Amino acid sequence: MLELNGVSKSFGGVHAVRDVSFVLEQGEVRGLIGPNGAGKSTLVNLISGLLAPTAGSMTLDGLPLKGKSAHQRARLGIARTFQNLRVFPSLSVEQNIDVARYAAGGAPLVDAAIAEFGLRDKLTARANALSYGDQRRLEIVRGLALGPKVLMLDEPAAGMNEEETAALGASLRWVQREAGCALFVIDHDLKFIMTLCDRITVLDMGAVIAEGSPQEITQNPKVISAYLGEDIGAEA
Ligand SMILES: Nc1ncnc2c1ncn2[C@@H]1O[C@H](COP(=O)(O)OP(=O)(O)OP(=O)(O)O)[C@@H](O)[C@H]1O
Repeated sequence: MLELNGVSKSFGGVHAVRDVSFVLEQGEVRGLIGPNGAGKSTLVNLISGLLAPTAGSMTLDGLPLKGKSAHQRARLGIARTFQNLRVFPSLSVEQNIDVARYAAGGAPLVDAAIAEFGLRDKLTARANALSYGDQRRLEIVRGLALGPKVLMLDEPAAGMNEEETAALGASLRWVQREAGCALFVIDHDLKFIMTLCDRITVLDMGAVIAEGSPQEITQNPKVISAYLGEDIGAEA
């Protein structure tokens, strides 16, 4: 349903994303991994409309995304969270969620998501009084409140301990089951990605070097060499 065809982005002489093509199916949980500077955040920024590609095209359910702003894409069903948190700091948890909920005309699953992500007792707290993990979970619930077709998560497990990361993985599986939206997840925690995702796309120097199941990815020689020095098999 989300299709990328030959998408590229250059910043001056830096080819951040090179000729990327793939299809993200409805309800799929897809991981996006790659070494630092591989182009992961740039790719998410291109899909969400914060950046315009230098070349290539994208469609959502067959509808071309070219020329559509980030705001319009959010309305069409492309939601995201950010590597650097972007909650409204002085609004309460509930107000943060409501901003998205009303923009989307009300998403039925939001109350259940609030409970699933452990925010029910924190609805009146100011967002900037929350722990880092809770702010990350709030961003996810806010994304879900848009009723998305695709929810892109930029490093959702960053700063979380092992226990929190495992709980996050279980909650994201809940999202996939209940909301039926596709998840597109960037993270440096390979164990988290390998356990969570059905399929994984690997970027290196802007280009897709591999795509497949977690098992295929850990055995792929190109991936192993891109992650030289890291035992990705042992992480899975
Ligand atoms: N606005 C920009 N202007 C110039 N260069 C940029 C810009 N944004 C990204 N880049 C460059 O594009 C390349 C890809 O960066 P990007 O942040 O997408 O990688 P990443 O895989 O998300 O990295 P990380 O894992 O460290 O977050 C890098 O070389 C980066 O320096």
